[in-house]
Amino acid sequence: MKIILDHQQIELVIKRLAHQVLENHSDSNDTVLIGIQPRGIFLSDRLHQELCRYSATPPPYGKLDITFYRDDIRKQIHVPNHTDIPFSIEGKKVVLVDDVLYTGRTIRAALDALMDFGRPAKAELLVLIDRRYSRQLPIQPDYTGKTIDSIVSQQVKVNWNEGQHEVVLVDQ
Ligand SMILES: O=P(O)(O)OC[C@H]1O[C@H](OP(=O)(O)OP(=O)(O)O)[C@H](O)[C@@H]1O
Ligand SMILES: O=c1cc[nH]c(=O)[nH]1
Repeated sequence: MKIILDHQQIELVIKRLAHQVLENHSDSNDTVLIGIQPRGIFLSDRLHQELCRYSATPPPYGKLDITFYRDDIRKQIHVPNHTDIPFSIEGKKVVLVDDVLYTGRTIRAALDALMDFGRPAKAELLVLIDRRYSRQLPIQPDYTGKTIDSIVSQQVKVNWNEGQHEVVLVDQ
């Protein structure tokens, strides 16, 4: 097992990502933040907290469940989560948030699920960890906490323990 990011590094990265989002979205009336259930929510919650700290007008924040849009829905049992998007995304710039980007299939599903809520002006992707060279679809992040090289037999685990977050790379 190898530690990729420790607690302090994760906190620094989240602050940096929040600043990058604010830098690119100076008019937060046009922007919305949407975390992908289930594991993107720990990151999107923290990111939203930081956006609220640094901006007097932070973007509206919602949560998106992608379960029924997954391409393996007929192959595996998945327990659905809830979607909570109490605002319109029509014509907005959406920042999607997830913890890990690997094959890109989760984000493909998220984009499909998102379109049920309207036609955004733009959708961007923010991830804590980008496992580059692992993509099975043409999807790339706009904001990245850390890019890593890894092999198929490895897995990235993001642990959001109170006061002790960490990202580790484990050999399966
Ligand atoms: O780019 P992808 O290959 O879609 O992987 C990324 C997804 O994997 C994890 O979810 P989860 O543990 O639910 O994994 P799974 O989507 O592979 O089941 C993670 O929270 C991302 O949402
Ligand atoms: O390594 C990986 C790949 C997909 N999803 C994860 O959470 N970790």
